[in-house]
Amino acid sequence: MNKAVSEEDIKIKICGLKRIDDAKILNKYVPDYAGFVFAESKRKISFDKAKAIKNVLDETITTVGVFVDPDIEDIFYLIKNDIIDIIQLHGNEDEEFINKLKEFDSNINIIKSIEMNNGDSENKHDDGFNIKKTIEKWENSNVDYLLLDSGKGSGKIFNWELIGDIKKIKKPVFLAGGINSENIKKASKIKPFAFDLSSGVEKNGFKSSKKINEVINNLDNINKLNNKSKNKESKNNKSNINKSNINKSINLNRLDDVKDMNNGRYGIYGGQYIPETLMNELINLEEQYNFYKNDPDFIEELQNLFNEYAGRPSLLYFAENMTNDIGGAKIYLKREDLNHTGSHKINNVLGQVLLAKKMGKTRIIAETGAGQHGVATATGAAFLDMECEIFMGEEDMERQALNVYRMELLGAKVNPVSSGTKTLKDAVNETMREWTTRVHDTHYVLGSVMGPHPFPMIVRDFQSVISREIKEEILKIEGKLPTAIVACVGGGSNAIGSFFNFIGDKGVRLIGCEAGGKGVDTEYHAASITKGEIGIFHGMKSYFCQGNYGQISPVYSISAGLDYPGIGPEHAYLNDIKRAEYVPITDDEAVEAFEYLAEKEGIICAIESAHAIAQSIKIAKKMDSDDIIVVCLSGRGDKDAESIKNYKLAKSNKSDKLAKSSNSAKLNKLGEEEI
Ligand SMILES: O=C(O)c1ccccc1NCC(=O)[C@H](O)[C@H](O)COP(=O)(O)O
Repeated sequence: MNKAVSEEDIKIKICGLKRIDDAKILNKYVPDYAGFVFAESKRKISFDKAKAIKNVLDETITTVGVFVDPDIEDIFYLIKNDIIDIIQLHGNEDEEFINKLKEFDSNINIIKSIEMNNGDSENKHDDGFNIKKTIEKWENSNVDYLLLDSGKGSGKIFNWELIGDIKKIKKPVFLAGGINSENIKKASKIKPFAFDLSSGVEKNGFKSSKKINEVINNLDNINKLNNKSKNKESKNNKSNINKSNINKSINLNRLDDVKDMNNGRYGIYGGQYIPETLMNELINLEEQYNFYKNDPDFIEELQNLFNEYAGRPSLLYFAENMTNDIGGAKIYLKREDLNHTGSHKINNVLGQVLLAKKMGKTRIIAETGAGQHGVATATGAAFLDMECEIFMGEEDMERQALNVYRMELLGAKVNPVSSGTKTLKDAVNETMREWTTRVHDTHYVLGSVMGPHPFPMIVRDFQSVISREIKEEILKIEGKLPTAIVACVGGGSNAIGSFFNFIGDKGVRLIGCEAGGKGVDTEYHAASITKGEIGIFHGMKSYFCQGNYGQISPVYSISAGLDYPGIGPEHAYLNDIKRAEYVPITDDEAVEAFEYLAEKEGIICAIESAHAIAQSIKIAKKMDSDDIIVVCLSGRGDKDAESIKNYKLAKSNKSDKLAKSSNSAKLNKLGEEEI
């Protein structure tokens, strides 16, 4: 979400951070303030711990030190060492104390807490008169904000009527005491400057990602409603970027720009068109996923796997030679090819295998076409110690014998699929069938943003690390968002991963490159959006290449990775609402781009990714030098080198018989499945 933050928005403070994990949670949701409790309390933390948390915390979040009658030297220490930005006082600190703080640093802001019902003798307010006097005293003092609270992180609400008309209070007011996602809407009617929450966003004594997410979502909606006219989406991303907006858009659950992306439906697409026997397992999967995606331990474990095992973050590489050669926009490459196992596939695999393990499953199954998703799945299963079986069309097994060996080497059993055309779509059917027979101990690691809900959502979320990193990296390097993101599309997992965190940034063009094969006016392509029609297949409603009677057509692409007859439902929806553009790229254009990238940048990319390179070359020329294109280089191309050599040879000998029959075309397919 790329929300324009208004001065009039009600701010939010999350108090009582105790763990590094809490900082990581806050970084996802980016509240305005974060509080460290230094007073005696179950939430008390040491100065060192606060420093460590602050080091991890997003720097746009203002840190607040919370004290009860502290030693003033402690506060000086915390300010000098940049551990806290603001002071919050809950004890009997007097005006002399406040003045000393201001003398030390006149810019430091101070929040003074007023206990509205349960305070010590001086602050005991059983009647409105005493409250009024206390508020009067502090609004005429040197403090900057008042905090109206029921106690000290007590989790109890006080009688809000005691506040009276908040507009008459001369200082901005933080409202605290038992605020949570359920009562925040009602509390917002009081119109405080900020909400201050601790107990209401805790579970078992720790800050809960789920509760923080809910409360911040609710507050965003409240702010939007209160402040509609000032909260409009930025039309021009270059003029309206600030760091806090950007971080908020990272959050997977807050894409309220794309409202229809809910409950397994993306507009009319998606759904769960599956046999009843699988329904319970899909419901179970969705419930478990919704729990674990908010679980700090799961998030931390997955992040560690990404960083320590898969080699993330992947490089955002400035293709300077290409840029200079083409002229026009600057071209950056998101180097997913450098990940362990050589493609973006590992992002989804690690997420799903870890999830399966948490769900108590002991066995993993997956489909594969050319073998790349199979190899990635076998890798994840080996590393996380799970039994693994891969389903692969007989024809693909023959063409990709080396990948079959790789999977076996990694401990997986590879099952040949002899039905249908003995290729990828048949492998999906067979894996689905197998799953129905053994859901109790088995998880199906689907390889793309396709299939029945919740797979398109789960795979997208795990792949969205790509756009999260692109956003962070490009802002660091260029200080602005890109003009366009370009990615190849089969089923669409690398593309949705690259697009996801930019969907709310309307100024960023999102371009998916479909397999145009021998041309979309021939029979030999796999351009499901350009040429397909709405249908239902593999458990989802989307665009599919179909015959006159709705039968799924055989499709063709030089790249086996893009050779899938459909597209993920979220892409179908993004196409319909015109948020993303989908263009066909022919085999010849892709091969040319494959060679061009190798020559100019010394990078041999997957033939799938070369489709995106081809499109970036086309559009870069027409752009200005201050435009930026980021291309997702979804995989490495060693696997394709020999086949492309043969393809070229066949062409130059004018002996290319590929176009003559879909069968012979299939025999010449290359690469890695992207579906
Ligand atoms: O949270 C504590 O344990 C605490 C101890 C001593 C002084 C202040 C303390 N907390 C302050 C806060 O967490 C907030 O300002 C506010 O009280 C939160 O209230 P609630 O949401 O009811 O926990």
